[in-house]
Amino acid sequence: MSLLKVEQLSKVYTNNIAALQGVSFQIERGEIVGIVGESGSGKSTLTKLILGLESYKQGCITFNEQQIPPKKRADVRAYRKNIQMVFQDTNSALNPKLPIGKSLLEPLNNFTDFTPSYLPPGKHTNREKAERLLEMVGLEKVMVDRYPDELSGGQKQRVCIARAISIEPALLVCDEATASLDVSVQVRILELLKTLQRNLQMSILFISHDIRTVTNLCDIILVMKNGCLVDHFQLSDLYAPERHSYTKALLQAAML
Ligand SMILES: Nc1ncnc2c1ncn2[C@@H]1O[C@H](COP(=O)(O)OP(=O)(O)OP(=O)(O)O)[C@@H](O)[C@H]1O
Repeated sequence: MSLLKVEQLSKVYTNNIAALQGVSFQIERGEIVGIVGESGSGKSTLTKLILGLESYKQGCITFNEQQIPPKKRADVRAYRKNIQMVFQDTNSALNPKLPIGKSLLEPLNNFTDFTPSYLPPGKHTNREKAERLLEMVGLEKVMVDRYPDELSGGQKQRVCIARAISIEPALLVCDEATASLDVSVQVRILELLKTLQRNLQMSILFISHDIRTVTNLCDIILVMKNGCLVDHFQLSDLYAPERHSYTKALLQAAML
């Protein structure tokens, strides 16, 4: 049983732009899947459909064997605990007026009957929970009382990752999550995602315009162009002769 199954998904916006055309793929439990494509290829549209933020008329998205409703903003509570997001723009993701400790605990406070496996048995104060989450993403406990503008871009992204994994989602969707970070910080964030994926046994859908980043992290790679999925392969087949000409062009442009 696949965790996420996207079947023949198409999306035409009201301006008649076909942002997705018959896209099909699936993600199994524990897999790290990357989607790479240039600007306008339909990556954000696909993310929005998976999150139930945009409507769709053709195709089907199933998560944990439940259909993600085709109408936007339908009742998504049933599956939203299990799909969490990390975005590129950490500044709009974190409330500047809230200390990190408070921002971190927002999802956990929405799911009060959920007991995270990363906390030892017993009762925990909010500070203890936040400190444990900071530790899991390699940040010091003192960050609990800091505000977003006192953190670097990489530290803010770690906080966003900690918040997203706090409720142990089955799927973490990262949309250009490392795009605005320095290359050395990007590498460390990718390492963190690999460690968290192993420790928490979650799946990751990593969306990026950068094939270099995707090949650093993902086991399975999907290539999008003009709303279509043009290639789909295991990382070990990255240089196989049957790669699509567009994949080869992306590799060449990235000097890989
Ligand atoms: N709300 C919208 N209304 C109309 N057209 C849209 C809308 N959102 C996206 N599009 C169009 O759909 C196509 C795919 O856009 P999308 O944002 O999904 O691509 P993308 O690969 O995420 O690009 P980027 O990396 O630049 O964000 C583009 O042609 C875009 O102009």
